[in-house]
Amino acid sequence: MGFMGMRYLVTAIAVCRNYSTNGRSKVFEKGYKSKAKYKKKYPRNPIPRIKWTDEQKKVLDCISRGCSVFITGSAGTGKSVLLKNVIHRLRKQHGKNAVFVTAPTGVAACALKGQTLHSFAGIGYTTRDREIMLDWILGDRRAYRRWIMAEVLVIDEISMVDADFFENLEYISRKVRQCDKVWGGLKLVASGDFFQLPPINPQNSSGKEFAFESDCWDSSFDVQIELTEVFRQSEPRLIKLLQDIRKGQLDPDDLELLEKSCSVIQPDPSAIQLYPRIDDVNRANEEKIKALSKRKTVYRASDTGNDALKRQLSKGLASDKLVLCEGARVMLIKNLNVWHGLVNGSTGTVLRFEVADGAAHLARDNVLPVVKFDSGKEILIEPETWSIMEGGSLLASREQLPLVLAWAISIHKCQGLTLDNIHTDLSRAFGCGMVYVALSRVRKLENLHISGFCPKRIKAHHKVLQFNKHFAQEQDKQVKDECWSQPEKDSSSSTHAIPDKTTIGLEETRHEFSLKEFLSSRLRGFSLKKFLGSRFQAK
Ligand SMILES: Nc1ncnc2c1ncn2[C@@H]1O[C@H](COP(=O)(O)OP(=O)(O)OP(=O)(O)O)[C@@H](O)[C@H]1O
Repeated sequence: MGFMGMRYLVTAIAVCRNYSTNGRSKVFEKGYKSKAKYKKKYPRNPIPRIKWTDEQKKVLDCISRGCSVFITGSAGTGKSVLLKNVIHRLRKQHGKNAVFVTAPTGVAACALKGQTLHSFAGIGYTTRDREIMLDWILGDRRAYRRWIMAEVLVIDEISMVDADFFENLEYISRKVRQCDKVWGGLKLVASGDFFQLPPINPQNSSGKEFAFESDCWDSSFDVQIELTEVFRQSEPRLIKLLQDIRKGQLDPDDLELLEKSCSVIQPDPSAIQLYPRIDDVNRANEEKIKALSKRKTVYRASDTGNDALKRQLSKGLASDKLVLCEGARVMLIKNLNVWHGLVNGSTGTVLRFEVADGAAHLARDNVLPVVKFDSGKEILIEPETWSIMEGGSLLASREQLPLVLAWAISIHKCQGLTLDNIHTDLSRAFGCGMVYVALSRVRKLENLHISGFCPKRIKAHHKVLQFNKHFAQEQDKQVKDECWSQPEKDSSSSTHAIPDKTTIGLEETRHEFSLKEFLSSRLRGFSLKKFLGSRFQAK
């Protein structure tokens, strides 16, 4: 083919791509004649690089040294962003099948493509007796395998894990792995802020509520690090207000700011209503959508996986049934394009529906909504997939539009989100941390509107305050702890079921590994070279 022929071919391929009926291409065509023009205006570099702070670097450093780490910090200090990076690094370091990512709630677990802590552990909610739990796991081949295969257990939103459950899991890990070291030698990476939402139904028989009260808390971590730089907000007076609310204390300046936020009589209709209780959320959304006398389109989620995992998926953010119509206020529940601000929490309005391939299995009408986001961007929303992964394998998935109705959402579901503009009715707020979670979602004070406020609803738990005080005193000491000089815990105390040590020599270096470590790594498909590589990296 000559030069001209080649040019025609290239042009023909480009035309086909730009004008294909594929939904994704249409996204780029809105307002742009071609994908190329769109790309020129919005260069496709979807993930802005984050420059880690020294504190965040410390966490990454400890992870690469093989430490067990607890990451804490107030809302918006970058715990979630950092944790995603930590997971990525851990998977490179230990192999995908040895890193298990969990959270106590479906919403938090789905946000990390992980599973709930109960689902990982292989236990139901019906018993709190650790021996019964242990029997279940020993009788469940898959659950047993998970505990044996795991080298690292990641737990996000640790503030919602209760003390007894945390202790029971540590005990189970030791027993199943037949190793007397804390967590049976399993490394733990936990993240969360105890000033945010507490455990939902803590068992009170022992008098303990929070995970930090469990006997094994301190021994579970080599390092406990607090992130102190807030990124979500930049206004110093808002940061101060939120820090004070976090600790349950208000001064006259804080009250003055709060009063201003309460003074708006007619709040901006684009603001999301945050309610403490789910019945208020459902009522508000139903009333609003009914009031729009437009044709409704129903999208039903399409799931794979067993019933228990499907239940977890339906507790996540993606709805079982999503009813939309023109004019509906919606919120994105997945990052579509970080670079263009189309992220988890972005709000907009459904403009119209377009017939599109790939919608028939979700909606009878075979149409997809075009949403105009508050930032001005207008895009066709296509189905997205939420997965539950176990190591490298897919356990379950849900396909649904990445939208929820956004006239109202619950404070429990918004933990972890950044929201552009909120109006929160705090008249039915209950428990500790709830007001703090609600108010800390916004970036700017001007976008915070409050009603039903009463200072007595601002509560921080006295145990959390005590823990925080102790933590601040200990932190410096812990950072300097032996982890920095001796990254691996002393392996001489190991009491593996197969205690024989195998010494594997490579060139002039000799390292000691337990036979069990080696065999379990082979089980995960590691070659000898990869196994040795990962061990040297950890050392
Ligand atoms: N080092 C950094 N530099 C710039 N921005 C950052 C940095 N770390 C985090 N961020 C940004 O800060 C914002 C808040 O981060 P993130 O949601 O991870 O906070 P969080 O601590 O998990 O909050 P919450 O406790 O409310 O869930 C995000 O927009 C994130 O991109």
